[in-house]
Amino acid sequence: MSDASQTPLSDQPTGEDGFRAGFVAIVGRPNVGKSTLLNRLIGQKISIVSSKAQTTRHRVTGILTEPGAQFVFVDTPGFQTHHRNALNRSMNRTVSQVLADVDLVFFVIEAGRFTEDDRKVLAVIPESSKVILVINKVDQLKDKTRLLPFIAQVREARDFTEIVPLSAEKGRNVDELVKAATPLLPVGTPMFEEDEITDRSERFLASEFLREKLFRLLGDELPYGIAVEIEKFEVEGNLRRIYAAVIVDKPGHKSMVIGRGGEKLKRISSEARVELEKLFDGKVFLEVWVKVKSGWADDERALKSLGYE
Ligand SMILES: Nc1nc2c(ncn2[C@@H]2O[C@H](COP(=O)(O)OP(=O)(O)OP(=O)(O)O)[C@@H](O)[C@H]2O)c(=O)[nH]1
Repeated sequence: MSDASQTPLSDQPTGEDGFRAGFVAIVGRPNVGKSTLLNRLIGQKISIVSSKAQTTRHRVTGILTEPGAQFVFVDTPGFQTHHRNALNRSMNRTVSQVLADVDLVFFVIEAGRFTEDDRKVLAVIPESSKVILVINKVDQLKDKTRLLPFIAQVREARDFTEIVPLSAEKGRNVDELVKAATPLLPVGTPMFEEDEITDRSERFLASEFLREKLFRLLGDELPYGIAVEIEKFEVEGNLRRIYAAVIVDKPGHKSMVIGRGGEKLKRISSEARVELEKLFDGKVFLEVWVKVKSGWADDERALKSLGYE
Protein backbone atom coordinates (compact mmCIF):
# COMPACT_ATOMS: atom_id res chain seq x y z
CA MET A 1 0.00 0.00 0.00
CA SER A 2 1.78 3.10 -1.12
CA ASP A 3 0.28 6.51 -0.92
CA ALA A 4 -0.36 7.49 -4.53
CA SER A 5 -0.78 11.15 -3.66
CA GLN A 6 2.86 11.33 -2.63
CA THR A 7 5.31 12.98 -5.01
CA PRO A 8 8.45 10.90 -5.49
CA LEU A 9 11.52 12.61 -4.02
CA SER A 10 14.13 13.73 -6.49
CA ASP A 11 17.52 11.98 -6.69
CA GLN A 12 16.01 8.96 -5.03
CA PRO A 13 15.96 5.48 -6.47
CA THR A 14 12.72 4.64 -8.23
CA GLY A 15 10.70 1.47 -8.49
CA GLU A 16 12.30 0.88 -11.87
CA ASP A 17 15.60 0.01 -10.16
CA GLY A 18 13.80 -2.67 -8.19
CA PHE A 19 13.77 -0.45 -5.11
CA ARG A 20 11.17 -1.51 -2.56
CA ALA A 21 9.25 0.60 -0.08
CA GLY A 22 6.40 -0.18 2.23
CA PHE A 23 4.64 0.12 5.54
CA VAL A 24 5.38 -2.38 8.28
CA ALA A 25 3.50 -2.91 11.55
CA ILE A 26 5.23 -4.52 14.50
CA VAL A 27 2.64 -6.25 16.68
CA GLY A 28 2.67 -8.50 19.71
CA ARG A 29 1.43 -8.67 23.27
CA PRO A 30 3.00 -6.32 25.83
CA ASN A 31 6.59 -6.95 26.81
CA VAL A 32 7.66 -9.20 23.94
CA GLY A 33 10.21 -6.59 22.86
CA LYS A 34 8.54 -4.60 20.07
CA SER A 35 10.09 -1.26 21.05
CA THR A 36 13.51 -2.84 21.54
CA LEU A 37 13.24 -4.37 18.07
CA LEU A 38 12.21 -1.09 16.44
CA ASN A 39 15.07 0.75 18.13
CA ARG A 40 17.48 -1.93 17.03
CA LEU A 41 16.19 -1.80 13.45
CA ILE A 42 16.53 1.95 13.13
CA GLY A 43 19.56 1.84 15.44
CA GLN A 44 21.88 4.78 15.70
CA LYS A 45 20.00 6.69 13.06
CA ILE A 46 17.87 8.37 15.73
CA SER A 47 19.56 11.72 15.42
CA ILE A 48 17.67 13.64 12.80
CA VAL A 49 14.04 14.41 13.30
CA SER A 50 12.09 15.69 10.37
CA SER A 51 10.09 18.82 10.86
CA LYS A 52 7.79 17.85 8.03
CA ALA A 53 4.13 17.60 8.90
CA GLN A 54 2.37 14.26 8.91
CA THR A 55 2.59 12.98 5.34
CA THR A 56 0.94 9.60 5.45
CA ARG A 57 -2.28 8.44 6.95
CA HIS A 58 -0.39 6.33 9.45
CA ARG A 59 1.49 7.30 12.55
CA VAL A 60 5.04 6.64 11.58
CA THR A 61 7.30 5.53 14.42
CA GLY A 62 10.50 4.90 12.54
CA ILE A 63 12.04 4.72 9.10
CA LEU A 64 14.81 2.42 7.95
CA THR A 65 16.36 3.14 4.57
CA GLU A 66 18.65 0.46 3.18
CA PRO A 67 20.40 0.56 -0.21
CA GLY A 68 17.55 -1.43 -1.81
CA ALA A 69 14.54 -0.74 0.36
CA GLN A 70 12.75 1.63 2.70
CA PHE A 71 10.82 0.29 5.68
CA VAL A 72 8.30 2.69 7.18
CA PHE A 73 7.29 1.39 10.59
CA VAL A 74 3.85 2.43 11.75
CA ASP A 75 2.29 2.54 15.16
CA THR A 76 -0.30 0.13 16.45
CA PRO A 77 -1.43 1.23 19.90
CA GLY A 78 -0.88 -1.29 22.71
CA PHE A 79 -3.07 -4.32 22.61
CA GLN A 80 -5.43 -4.38 25.58
CA THR A 81 -7.60 -7.31 26.52
CA HIS A 82 -8.16 -6.69 30.21
CA HIS A 83 -9.94 -3.36 30.55
CA ARG A 84 -13.07 -2.48 28.64
CA ASN A 85 -13.64 1.22 28.19
CA ALA A 86 -13.51 3.92 25.55
CA LEU A 87 -9.71 3.97 25.50
CA ASN A 88 -9.39 0.27 24.71
CA ARG A 89 -12.22 0.19 22.24
CA SER A 90 -10.58 3.01 20.36
CA MET A 91 -7.20 1.27 20.49
CA ASN A 92 -8.42 -2.10 19.23
CA ARG A 93 -10.30 -0.45 16.40
CA THR A 94 -7.14 1.32 15.35
CA VAL A 95 -5.11 -1.90 15.48
CA SER A 96 -7.39 -3.72 13.03
CA GLN A 97 -7.55 -0.75 10.66
CA VAL A 98 -3.80 -0.34 10.57
CA LEU A 99 -3.16 -4.05 10.04
CA ALA A 100 -5.58 -4.30 7.13
CA ASP A 101 -3.67 -1.51 5.44
CA VAL A 102 0.07 -2.22 5.83
CA ASP A 103 2.28 -4.17 3.42
CA LEU A 104 3.84 -6.44 6.00
CA VAL A 105 3.37 -7.42 9.64
CA PHE A 106 6.08 -8.46 12.11
CA PHE A 107 4.32 -10.62 14.67
CA VAL A 108 6.64 -10.72 17.69
CA ILE A 109 6.60 -13.41 20.38
CA GLU A 110 9.06 -14.55 23.05
CA ALA A 111 11.16 -17.65 22.43
CA GLY A 112 9.69 -20.64 24.24
CA ARG A 113 6.40 -18.92 25.17
CA PHE A 114 3.29 -18.90 23.04
CA THR A 115 0.45 -17.70 25.25
CA GLU A 116 -3.28 -17.09 25.01
CA ASP A 117 -2.56 -13.35 24.64
CA ASP A 118 -0.23 -14.07 21.71
CA ARG A 119 -3.06 -16.00 20.05
CA LYS A 120 -5.45 -13.09 20.62
CA VAL A 121 -3.07 -10.69 18.89
CA LEU A 122 -2.56 -13.14 16.02
CA ALA A 123 -6.34 -13.42 15.60
CA VAL A 124 -6.58 -9.67 14.87
CA ILE A 125 -4.12 -9.88 11.95
CA PRO A 126 -6.19 -10.26 8.75
CA GLU A 127 -5.82 -13.59 6.92
CA SER A 128 -4.71 -11.72 3.80
CA SER A 129 -1.72 -10.05 5.54
CA LYS A 130 1.84 -11.14 4.91
CA VAL A 131 3.21 -12.01 8.34
CA ILE A 132 6.75 -12.67 9.49
CA LEU A 133 6.90 -14.55 12.78
CA VAL A 134 9.64 -12.89 14.82
CA ILE A 135 10.78 -15.08 17.70
CA ASN A 136 12.52 -12.62 20.01
CA LYS A 137 14.67 -13.12 23.11
CA VAL A 138 16.39 -16.27 21.80
CA ASP A 139 19.26 -15.32 24.11
CA GLN A 140 17.00 -16.33 27.01
CA LEU A 141 16.49 -19.81 25.70
CA LYS A 142 18.93 -21.97 27.68
CA ASP A 143 18.30 -25.15 25.73
CA LYS A 144 18.58 -24.22 22.03
CA THR A 145 17.25 -27.61 20.91
CA ARG A 146 13.84 -26.39 22.13
CA LEU A 147 13.65 -23.85 19.32
CA LEU A 148 12.67 -26.18 16.47
CA PRO A 149 9.80 -27.93 18.31
CA PHE A 150 8.67 -24.48 19.49
CA ILE A 151 8.58 -23.17 15.91
CA ALA A 152 6.60 -26.24 14.86
CA GLN A 153 4.07 -25.54 17.62
CA VAL A 154 3.56 -21.89 16.67
CA ARG A 155 3.31 -22.72 12.95
CA GLU A 156 0.20 -24.74 13.66
CA ALA A 157 -1.58 -21.47 14.48
CA ARG A 158 -0.84 -19.81 11.14
CA ASP A 159 0.98 -20.17 7.85
CA PHE A 160 3.70 -17.53 8.30
CA THR A 161 5.43 -16.08 5.26
CA GLU A 162 8.80 -16.22 7.04
CA ILE A 163 10.08 -17.15 10.49
CA VAL A 164 13.06 -15.35 12.03
CA PRO A 165 14.43 -16.10 15.51
CA LEU A 166 16.50 -13.23 16.91
CA SER A 167 17.53 -11.23 19.94
CA ALA A 168 16.52 -7.59 19.64
CA GLU A 169 18.40 -6.68 22.80
CA LYS A 170 21.69 -8.31 21.80
CA GLY A 171 21.24 -7.36 18.15
CA ARG A 172 21.55 -10.98 17.09
CA ASN A 173 20.08 -12.00 13.71
CA VAL A 174 18.27 -8.67 13.24
CA ASP A 175 19.96 -8.36 9.81
CA GLU A 176 18.31 -11.62 8.83
CA LEU A 177 14.92 -10.09 9.54
CA VAL A 178 15.65 -7.16 7.22
CA LYS A 179 16.89 -9.58 4.57
CA ALA A 180 13.80 -11.76 4.83
CA ALA A 181 11.45 -8.77 4.83
CA THR A 182 12.92 -6.85 1.86
CA PRO A 183 11.49 -9.01 -0.96
CA LEU A 184 8.08 -8.88 0.74
CA LEU A 185 7.77 -5.11 0.33
CA PRO A 186 6.19 -3.79 -2.85
CA VAL A 187 8.39 -2.28 -5.56
CA GLY A 188 8.13 1.50 -5.28
CA THR A 189 9.78 4.82 -4.62
CA PRO A 190 10.98 5.88 -1.17
CA MET A 191 8.49 7.93 0.79
CA PHE A 192 11.04 9.71 2.98
CA GLU A 193 14.54 11.11 2.61
CA GLU A 194 17.32 8.73 3.59
CA ASP A 195 18.24 10.49 6.83
CA GLU A 196 14.73 10.82 8.17
CA ILE A 197 13.87 8.47 10.96
CA THR A 198 10.45 9.73 11.88
CA ASP A 199 7.89 12.25 10.73
CA ARG A 200 6.61 12.98 14.19
CA SER A 201 7.13 16.41 15.69
CA GLU A 202 9.65 17.09 18.45
CA ARG A 203 6.73 17.87 20.71
CA PHE A 204 5.23 14.44 20.09
CA LEU A 205 8.58 12.71 20.58
CA ALA A 206 9.04 14.51 23.92
CA SER A 207 5.69 13.20 25.14
CA GLU A 208 6.52 9.68 23.92
CA PHE A 209 9.89 9.65 25.66
CA LEU A 210 8.32 10.82 28.91
CA ARG A 211 5.55 8.25 28.61
CA GLU A 212 8.11 5.54 28.05
CA LYS A 213 9.97 6.53 31.25
CA LEU A 214 6.72 6.50 33.22
CA PHE A 215 5.99 2.98 31.99
CA ARG A 216 9.48 1.74 32.75
CA LEU A 217 9.97 3.35 36.16
CA LEU A 218 6.49 2.86 37.58
CA GLY A 219 6.28 -0.76 36.39
CA ASP A 220 3.45 -2.61 38.13
CA GLU A 221 2.50 0.58 39.96
CA LEU A 222 1.61 2.33 36.73
CA PRO A 223 -1.87 3.74 37.18
CA TYR A 224 -4.31 2.70 34.49
CA GLY A 225 -5.23 5.49 32.08
CA ILE A 226 -2.11 7.61 32.63
CA ALA A 227 -1.26 10.11 29.86
CA VAL A 228 1.22 12.87 29.05
CA GLU A 229 0.34 16.31 27.73
CA ILE A 230 2.99 18.76 26.53
CA GLU A 231 1.66 22.15 27.63
CA LYS A 232 4.47 24.29 26.27
CA PHE A 233 7.43 23.60 23.98
CA GLU A 234 9.80 26.50 23.40
CA VAL A 235 12.98 26.58 21.36
CA GLU A 236 15.72 29.13 22.13
CA GLY A 237 18.74 28.46 19.96
CA ASN A 238 20.01 25.06 20.99
CA LEU A 239 17.89 24.93 24.16
CA ARG A 240 14.43 23.40 24.34
CA ARG A 241 12.15 24.26 27.25
CA ILE A 242 9.49 21.62 27.68
CA TYR A 243 6.61 21.89 30.17
CA ALA A 244 4.76 18.61 30.53
CA ALA A 245 1.81 17.39 32.57
CA VAL A 246 1.32 13.79 33.57
CA ILE A 247 -2.41 13.17 33.73
CA VAL A 248 -3.84 10.61 36.11
CA ASP A 249 -7.39 9.43 36.61
CA LYS A 250 -7.65 9.50 40.42
CA PRO A 251 -6.22 11.74 43.17
CA GLY A 252 -4.67 8.65 44.80
CA HIS A 253 -2.63 7.98 41.67
CA LYS A 254 -0.87 11.30 41.93
CA SER A 255 1.31 10.24 44.87
CA MET A 256 2.23 6.99 43.07
CA VAL A 257 3.75 8.98 40.24
CA ILE A 258 5.43 11.55 42.49
CA GLY A 259 6.87 8.97 44.91
CA ARG A 260 8.25 9.55 48.38
CA GLY A 261 9.79 13.00 48.64
CA GLY A 262 9.23 13.47 44.91
CA GLU A 263 11.95 10.92 44.13
CA LYS A 264 10.06 8.96 41.49
CA LEU A 265 9.01 11.93 39.39
CA LYS A 266 12.47 13.45 39.69
CA ARG A 267 14.04 10.29 38.31
CA ILE A 268 11.47 9.96 35.53
CA SER A 269 12.01 13.51 34.32
CA SER A 270 15.77 13.42 34.65
CA GLU A 271 16.05 10.17 32.61
CA ALA A 272 13.68 11.53 29.97
CA ARG A 273 15.67 14.78 29.80
CA VAL A 274 18.98 12.95 29.24
CA GLU A 275 17.49 10.94 26.35
CA LEU A 276 15.82 13.97 24.80
CA GLU A 277 19.12 15.85 24.86
CA LYS A 278 20.68 13.00 22.88
CA LEU A 279 17.76 12.91 20.46
CA PHE A 280 17.67 16.66 19.81
CA ASP A 281 21.43 17.06 20.10
CA GLY A 282 21.03 20.09 22.38
CA LYS A 283 20.18 21.20 25.90
CA VAL A 284 16.76 20.40 27.33
CA PHE A 285 14.98 21.99 30.26
CA LEU A 286 12.14 19.69 31.26
CA GLU A 287 9.53 20.53 33.87
CA VAL A 288 7.00 17.85 34.74
CA TRP A 289 4.04 17.97 37.09
CA VAL A 290 1.07 15.72 37.81
CA LYS A 291 -2.56 16.65 37.19
CA VAL A 292 -5.74 14.80 38.10
CA LYS A 293 -8.49 14.63 35.47
CA SER A 294 -11.10 12.25 36.81
CA GLY A 295 -12.61 9.74 34.38
CA TRP A 296 -10.61 10.95 31.39
CA ALA A 297 -9.99 7.44 30.09
CA ASP A 298 -13.71 7.02 29.53
CA ASP A 299 -14.21 10.33 27.83
CA GLU A 300 -13.88 10.07 24.06
CA ARG A 301 -13.42 13.79 23.70
CA ALA A 302 -10.53 13.86 26.12
CA LEU A 303 -8.99 11.02 24.12
CA LYS A 304 -9.17 13.02 20.94
CA SER A 305 -7.54 16.00 22.59
CA LEU A 306 -4.67 13.74 23.62
CA GLY A 307 -4.14 12.41 20.13
CA TYR A 308 -6.04 9.11 20.16
CA GLU A 309 -8.44 8.67 17.29
N1 LIG B 1 16.71 -11.08 27.11
C1 LIG B 1 16.12 -10.28 26.24
N2 LIG B 1 15.30 -9.30 26.65
C2 LIG B 1 14.72 -8.51 25.73
C3 LIG B 1 14.95 -8.68 24.34
N3 LIG B 1 14.22 -7.74 23.68
C4 LIG B 1 13.57 -7.02 24.61
N4 LIG B 1 13.86 -7.47 25.85
C5 LIG B 1 13.37 -6.95 27.13
O1 LIG B 1 11.97 -7.17 27.23
C6 LIG B 1 11.34 -6.11 27.93
C7 LIG B 1 10.20 -5.52 27.10
O2 LIG B 1 10.74 -4.90 25.95
P1 LIG B 1 9.93 -3.78 25.14
O3 LIG B 1 10.71 -3.51 23.93
O4 LIG B 1 9.56 -2.66 26.03
O5 LIG B 1 8.60 -4.59 24.80
P2 LIG B 1 7.30 -4.11 24.05
O6 LIG B 1 6.78 -5.31 23.34
O7 LIG B 1 7.57 -2.90 23.26
O8 LIG B 1 6.36 -3.80 25.27
P3 LIG B 1 4.99 -2.91 25.31
O9 LIG B 1 5.40 -1.50 25.03
O10 LIG B 1 4.53 -3.14 26.72
O11 LIG B 1 4.05 -3.49 24.30
C8 LIG B 1 12.43 -5.09 28.24
O12 LIG B 1 12.86 -5.29 29.56
C9 LIG B 1 13.53 -5.45 27.25
O13 LIG B 1 14.81 -5.11 27.73
C10 LIG B 1 15.85 -9.72 23.92
O14 LIG B 1 16.14 -9.94 22.76
N5 LIG B 1 16.38 -10.48 24.92
